[in-house]
Amino acid sequence: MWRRVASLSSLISSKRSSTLNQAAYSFKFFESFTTETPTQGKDGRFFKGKTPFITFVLGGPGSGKGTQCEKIVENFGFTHLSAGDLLRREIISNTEYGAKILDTIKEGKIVPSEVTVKLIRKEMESSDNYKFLIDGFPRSEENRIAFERITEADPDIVLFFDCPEEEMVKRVLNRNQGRVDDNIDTIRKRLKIFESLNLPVVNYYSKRGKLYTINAVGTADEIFEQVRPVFAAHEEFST
Ligand SMILES: Nc1ncnc2c1ncn2[C@@H]1O[C@H](COP(=O)(O)OP(=O)(O)OP(=O)(O)O)[C@@H](O)[C@H]1O
Ligand SMILES: Nc1ccn([C@H]2C[C@H](O)[C@@H](COP(=O)(O)O)O2)c(=O)n1
Ligand SMILES: [Mg+2]
Repeated sequence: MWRRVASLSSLISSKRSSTLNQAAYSFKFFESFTTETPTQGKDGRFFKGKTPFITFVLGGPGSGKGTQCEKIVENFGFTHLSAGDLLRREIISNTEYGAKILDTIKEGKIVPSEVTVKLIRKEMESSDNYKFLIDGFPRSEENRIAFERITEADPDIVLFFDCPEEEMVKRVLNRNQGRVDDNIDTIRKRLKIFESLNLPVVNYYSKRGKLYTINAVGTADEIFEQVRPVFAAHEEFST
């Protein structure tokens, strides 16, 4: 597994232009977005006196993040925050940034971090829970750094669903939920962005000893049996 991540991440330099394009794109689109100052201290004062327990859930498009998050919620009482779902909700609600978010998602690109972090933080602050699964985030080093800066929080656990590309493509094309990005052209773009921007984040947390790599091939139940021990090790999460 480690060899696979290393070899995929070696692709990153050859994908440098895609990274630079994404950065320029983000800057142009959301130039006017105001910078947030940190409001949530490490003492977790927005979480009814409890320090938040944060799990980032990473993996390529269709690797099964959402499916496994549902099982973690049922078994361990977490609150599931899918960055993609929060962004799609902005599109449906036709908010200030809805149209730009829609264009970005159609293109398989990443929405500027300030927007996504603000949505995640709002959900965390209004929740009664202190255990969060943040699914599909951080998608890039820029996402990660913005989250640290704006929330002053760090993940306790990072799950990475490792899935072969052909399996991810098959699953996404069979998903049938009417998502604008579930078509072969956008999937190809999302896979490129995943390799160039998301794998560096995976490597970052691996080096810090926070990464749990899950083999995402098999039935959803089989995969969950790899996930379960990660949370079962924390007695307080038994519901
Ligand atoms: N282990 C599995 N085997 C076969 N199909 C699966 C498995 N896990 C999930 N699926 C199906 O694959 C599709 C994608 O799964 P899911 O939505 O959980 O992926 P995701 O990682 O959240 O994708 P995205 O990043 O695009 O949101 C869904 O239709 C889901 O029902
Ligand atoms: N951190 C994120 C998460 C998601 N997006 C956008 C771009 C993705 O292709 C799309 C769908 O996300 P998913 O439901 O597949 O997790 O949402 C983003 O820009 N930044
Ligand atoms: Mg999902």
